[in-house]
Amino acid sequence: MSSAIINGKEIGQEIRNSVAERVARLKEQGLTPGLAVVLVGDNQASATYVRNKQKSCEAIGMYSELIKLAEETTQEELLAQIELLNNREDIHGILVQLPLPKHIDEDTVIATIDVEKDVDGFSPVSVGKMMLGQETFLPCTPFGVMKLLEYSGIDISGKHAVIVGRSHIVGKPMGQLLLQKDATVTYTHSRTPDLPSFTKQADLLIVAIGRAKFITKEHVKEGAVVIDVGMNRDENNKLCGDVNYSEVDGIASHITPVPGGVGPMTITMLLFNTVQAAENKLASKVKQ
Ligand SMILES: Nc1nc2c(c(=O)[nH]1)N[C@@H](CN(C=O)c1ccc(C(=O)N[C@@H](CCC(=O)O)C(=O)O)cc1)CN2
Ligand SMILES: [Mg+2]
Repeated sequence: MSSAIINGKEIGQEIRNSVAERVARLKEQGLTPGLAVVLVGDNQASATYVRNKQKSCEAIGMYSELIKLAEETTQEELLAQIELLNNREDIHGILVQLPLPKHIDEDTVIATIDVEKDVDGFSPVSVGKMMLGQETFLPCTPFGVMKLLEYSGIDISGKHAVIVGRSHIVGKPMGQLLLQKDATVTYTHSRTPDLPSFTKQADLLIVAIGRAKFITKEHVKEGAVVIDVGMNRDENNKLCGDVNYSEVDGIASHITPVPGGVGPMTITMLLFNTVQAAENKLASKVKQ
């Protein structure tokens, strides 16, 4: 029997509909949520993601503004742009599309974003708050995975979650969010010896290693839930994940496809965080 497909497009759309209702309520109160997207350089994939982010904002009635800067932009110029956005009343969320050109230090740039507008949840303060379980913006991709599990009725408490990959934006925060829901979490990565001995123990296997079709049937326990965060091109230039879908299909109880699984949730949760930022702003105005 085939594994049940966790459909990120459908779940994402359901969440976007509820975010659209929150946008409409804010507009009735005279506030239009605004997102600023900063794109530096000529990375084609980044340009596509940014376009999709803007289109998605418009589709639910949010304001979005693209700040497009040349590849040669200096770090100081970029930091100055972010300071301007930090001080704007009509902008509630700011994101800097990654990766940045090599001559710019990503950590310094991200740390400059006002934490109240950090809708990517990447700044050190946001990450620290997340680690402490305090209210903050959660990074969109792992937050999206949590929503996929919730909407699919998958219990996390007491489960063994194995994460493959340890990036700042996916692997590391993913483990923390699952830990907060009482999973037992194991982190694995490219230097983990005998990877299948770990992944085979997973009730919940989250893969974000960035290698096409890397996880095969040897890595997966019967009945595991498999979440594929990867996005790669295969030998025929076709989009594929980090999981060899056709091999794992039928072994896993549930699986996310690529495309159409985790990917659409990243932008959905960005919209979710941006409307939250605008609601927070309104609440703080009312208090004053
Ligand atoms: N500032 C940020 N930069 C980057 C982030 C991020 O969350 N914030 N994540 C990635 C890129 N990314 C969003 O920026 C992103 C990647 C993929 C998708 C997506 O919807 N994928 C689709 C397939 C798309 C296609 O057909 O090419 C899917 O999986 O179904 C959305 C957003 C790095 N940079
Ligand atoms: Mg750099």
